[in-house]
Amino acid sequence: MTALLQGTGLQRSYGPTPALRGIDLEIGAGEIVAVTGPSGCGKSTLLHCLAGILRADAGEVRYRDQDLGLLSEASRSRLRRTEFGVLFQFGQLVPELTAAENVALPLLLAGSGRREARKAATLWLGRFGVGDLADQLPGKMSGGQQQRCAVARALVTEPKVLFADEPTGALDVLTGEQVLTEIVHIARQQGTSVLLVTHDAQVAAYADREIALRDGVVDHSGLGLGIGS
Ligand SMILES: Nc1ncnc2c1ncn2[C@@H]1O[C@H](COP(=O)(O)OP(=O)(O)OP(=O)(O)O)[C@@H](O)[C@H]1O
Repeated sequence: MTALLQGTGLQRSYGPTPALRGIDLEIGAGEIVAVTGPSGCGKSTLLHCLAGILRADAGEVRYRDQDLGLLSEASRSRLRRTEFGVLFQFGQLVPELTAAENVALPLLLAGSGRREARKAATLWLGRFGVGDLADQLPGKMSGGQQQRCAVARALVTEPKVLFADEPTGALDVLTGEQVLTEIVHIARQQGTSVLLVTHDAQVAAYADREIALRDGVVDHSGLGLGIGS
């Protein structure tokens, strides 16, 4: 496997608290990798370092032939806008914007025209079964509907890598399974790699591979079940 994204020797502390103590991890193109482990083991910190949101204190993150640590803040932002999609536990939709405006936002930031962005937003909302909510504000939607909009927003730019941090953690089991199945389906269709952070073994079972952390290091790794593929 040729790695699309590769972290080597990653270390990161918050003041005196070590969160990552030397982690190696790679993700191939189109691969779905779950990062698991108990609360506080460093999962979110690892995701943030790999996505170029946080700088590691030591070690290297490479995306294709680029070393993220050597890029300027502007170049890293551009990379995040064009190549990466990010999805958090609580969708973090902009409350003042409608579903379609939220989903169109990453495209507008990347330079698309309004009409084109709106068209793509409507298409992506439809893919996640919430096309009829295009003009709805997030506050009027259920948690599952909001998260579907957030997934559409994370994928509308057709990123090469989706970073998903507990993407179904705030949803009931059934809705969570539906949303995960939809993410996996679209990721497979588009060849998007997914880094899926979760403490939940049921969620990790959707991945091709699982990497379990403990106290900031890799505890063990193995094949996932690839459910939904
Ligand atoms: N902003 C921060 N300031 C100080 N310490 C932090 C900060 N963020 C994380 N930590 C600490 O770093 C360690 C790793 O945290 P991290 O959030 O990466 O773990 P996690 O496995 O994602 O946890 P959870 O499953 O609870 O979200 C923990 O000890 C945590 O308390």
